[in-house]
Formats: sequence, structure tokens, C-alpha cells
Amino acid sequence: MAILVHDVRKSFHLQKDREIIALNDVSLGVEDQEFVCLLGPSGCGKSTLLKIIAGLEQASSGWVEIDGQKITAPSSDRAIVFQDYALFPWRTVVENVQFGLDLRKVPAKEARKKALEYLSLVNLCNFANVYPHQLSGGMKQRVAIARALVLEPKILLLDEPFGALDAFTRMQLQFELTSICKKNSPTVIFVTHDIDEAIYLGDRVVIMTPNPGKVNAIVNVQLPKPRNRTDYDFNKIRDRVFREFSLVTETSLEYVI
Ligand SMILES: Nc1ncnc2c1ncn2[C@@H]1O[C@H](COP(=O)(O)OP(=O)(O)OP(=O)(O)O)[C@@H](O)[C@H]1O
Repeated sequence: MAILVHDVRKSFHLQKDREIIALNDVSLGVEDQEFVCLLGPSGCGKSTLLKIIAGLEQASSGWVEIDGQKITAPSSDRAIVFQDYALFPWRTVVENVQFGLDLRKVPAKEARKKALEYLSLVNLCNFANVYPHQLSGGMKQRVAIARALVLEPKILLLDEPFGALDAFTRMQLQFELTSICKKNSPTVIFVTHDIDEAIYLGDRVVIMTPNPGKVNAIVNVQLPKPRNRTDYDFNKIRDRVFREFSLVTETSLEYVI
């Protein structure tokens, strides 16, 4: 599904006279089945933009449309995954994944079968009957992703889903997400403040800057997936992104001993 963000502005009133402009006239087009990363430092409005696309927040002005329809509320076409997993502790892993299907009144046997199918996609079928507290952070995030994917959403919205994980688990899940998206082909918007993660995952990286939150640049990443972080071309794109943030890369530092 194609997404169009049209001149979206979002302000929050903090106190009587204090207003924060979280997003200032943001426009963005996302193609059907495209994987777009929103990259930027804390406070540049990434989560706010994602919530507006999800229909969880309303823009102060401007609008978002999906396949030509303006968004006014959440929909099961759009699944969202947050950093904190938000699993139900009293439900087993498979019951967590099944949750949205239960709400849709899918017959229990069919819902369980489908939930197990998606658990196997995230390599967790051996943990179907345990409870979330018995899982590691990476495993919990896999459950959260399976719970979103089982609904077969056309659009997958991810808000720093790997932010709380260690570097190794994070890289493993980035690899798994790439292969899942290859199979299921949803349109994905992925929020991160990790430059490598954005370049590894995204077809395009949307660079946002704060005060007020806006789109500063868009970088195309036309490298085959799964990507190799040590590739020359990967590093060239990393350099480009670093420059967009006015950061100095390690290769351009000079050392004097
Ligand atoms: N509900 C709210 N009420 C008031 N201000 C808010 C609210 N939500 C967001 N903001 C403000 O809007 C700005 C953008 O916040 P947002 O969470 O979208 O940024 P972000 O880029 O996702 O940051 P982070 O990477 O830290 O999550 C911030 O200044 C934040 O304080």
C-alpha cells in the first residue's frame, strides 16, 4: 500500500504559552512494498510521524493518505510494533501471537495454526507454550513481530523495535526482518536512531532533524539484501549519512601520535 504524507505539521501545547513543534510541514511518499527508515536524533518527531501514519495521533494540519484514502483512525491494515514489546504476561507466547486473530473471531483451531506458522517464521516454535517472562529481550521482540505479522498487515510500522537489544541480537533480528519482508512484502516504516540499522534495512533512509522536526534529506540505498555492513558501497552510504548529520566518520579522522 502506498503512503502519502502531505505537509504534516504537529504541535503540542505544553503549558499555557509553550508550544512544541514536533513536525513542521513534513511531506513524504512511500511506495507500495517499500522499506523506509526514519532516522534522526531524539526529539526530531520520528515517533510522532509514525503515530500519525498509524492513526494514533492527529496532525495539527496536513494529512496522511493511504492508497488515496485519508487516515482518520487506526486500522488493522496497519500493524505497529513498539520498543517495549507490550506482550500480555498472562498469555503464553502462542496466545500472545493469536491475540489479534481472537479479536477478529477467527476460529480457535485456525488461529492457533496460523500463530504457530508465524512463530516458526521468527524461529520460536519451540517456545510456543512458555510465558513472556521466560524469554530473553530478543525473543520477546520476535513474539511482538510475529503478533503484528500474523494479521498480515499491508503496512508494518516499527518504532525502534530493536532499541533495547544487545548489538548481536539486534543484528540477528535485522537479518530476520529482512528475510520476513522478502517473503511477506509489506510496506514498512521503521523508526531508528541507529545509522547502520537504517542503511542495513531501508530502501530509503529519511533523515530527520529536530527543532522543529523536519525531513532534512532522503538517501536511496540501492544495495542488494541481505546487506553486508563491511562492503565498500555500504560504507560510502554511511559516509553520506554521517555528512548529512554533520558528523565526522572514522575514516576521515587524522591521528597524530
Ligand atoms: N504527547 C506529547 N505531548 C507533548 N509533547 C510531545 C508529545 N509527544 C511528543 N512530544 C514532543 O514532540 C517532540 C518529538 O517527539 P517524538 O517522540 O516524536 O521524537 P522522536 O524523534 O521519536 O524521539 P525519540 O528518538 O527520543 O523517541 C519532542 O520534543 C517531544 O517532547
